[in-house]
Amino acid sequence: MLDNFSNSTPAVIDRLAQIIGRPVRWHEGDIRDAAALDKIFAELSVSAVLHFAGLKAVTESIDRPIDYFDVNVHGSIALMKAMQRAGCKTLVFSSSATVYGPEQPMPVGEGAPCSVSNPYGRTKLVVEDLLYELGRADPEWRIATLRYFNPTGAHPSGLIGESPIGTPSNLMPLVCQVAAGLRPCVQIFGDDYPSPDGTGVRDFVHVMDLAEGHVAALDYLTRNQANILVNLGTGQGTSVLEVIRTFERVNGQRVPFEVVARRAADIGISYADASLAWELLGWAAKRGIDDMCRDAWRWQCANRA
Ligand SMILES: O=c1ccn([C@@H]2O[C@H](COP(=O)(O)OP(=O)(O)O[C@H]3O[C@H](CO)[C@H](O)[C@H](O)[C@H]3O)[C@@H](O)[C@H]2O)c(=O)[nH]1
Repeated sequence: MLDNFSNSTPAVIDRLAQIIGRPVRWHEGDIRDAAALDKIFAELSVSAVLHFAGLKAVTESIDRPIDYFDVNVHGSIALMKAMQRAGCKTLVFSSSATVYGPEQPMPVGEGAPCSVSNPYGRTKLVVEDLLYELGRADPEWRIATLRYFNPTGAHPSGLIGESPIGTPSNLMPLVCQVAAGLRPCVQIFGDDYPSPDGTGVRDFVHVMDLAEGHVAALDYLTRNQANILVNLGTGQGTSVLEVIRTFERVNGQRVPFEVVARRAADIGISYADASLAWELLGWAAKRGIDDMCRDAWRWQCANRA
């Protein structure tokens, strides 16, 4: 179903630019532009919104809290208001496992207490709270809040992927850039965590699985007037060193690394209890870490930046 995305994405962006009368710059916070949103809702027959627009780097958010609250919170409010004006009340929202904070027993389920230590996570939690209240105030809203674990990989065509601005902060783009010779080595942030090899453990989930999770959530909302909150993860933890070793094996590339001190505010081990996604949405991740490494590298090779 998603295989044609690579062909249609540029056409969709061109069409949106045509409607709002200027280039689309979602990464600069276009989501706050009420007039642009109204034009889009007026022109297109929109029955539901998948809301991905937001800033997403934890470290950057500590230096730029105003921007993070402005784009992520103010932007989400602008979007919900525009949806309300247009009578469109079905929304899928991108949240993050970062809302669980440290010290949770793993796997972590949706009922675990939330605690956030950085502005990025706080913006996600604020919007989650708002959506909860919105659903209570107006039960016509159909809302799915999806807590992503660690999105990784790229479209298998090599045509859609992540293009980090400046130095990537996430592991896989860094691994790709090191393998491509653009950086000397990956710095592994700590090898003294309580994991089998001592390096941090995350629930890496293929972006194609995530995309299919959104389709499943949307499908659920078309059938149920509900306000749901669901983890999207594989339920499997993979260590940083395992990612590097897997990448080397499946792609036949060397990835030099060095172990350095832990990164401030990093949690050691994080992976999802993904059972609710299966129960409610019939969704479970189908792709593994081999696929993520292969597809991320294909994207890197096709876009050497
Ligand atoms: O150069 C690096 C980059 C990362 N890591 C390690 O790799 C793992 C993953 O780190 P990422 O930065 O890729 O991802 P995080 O788990 O820190 O954060 C990601 O997942 C969070 C949810 O858990 C939020 O959604 C956040 O926005 C998203 O970047 C961590 O153990 C980290 O210490 C390194 O060792 N070296």
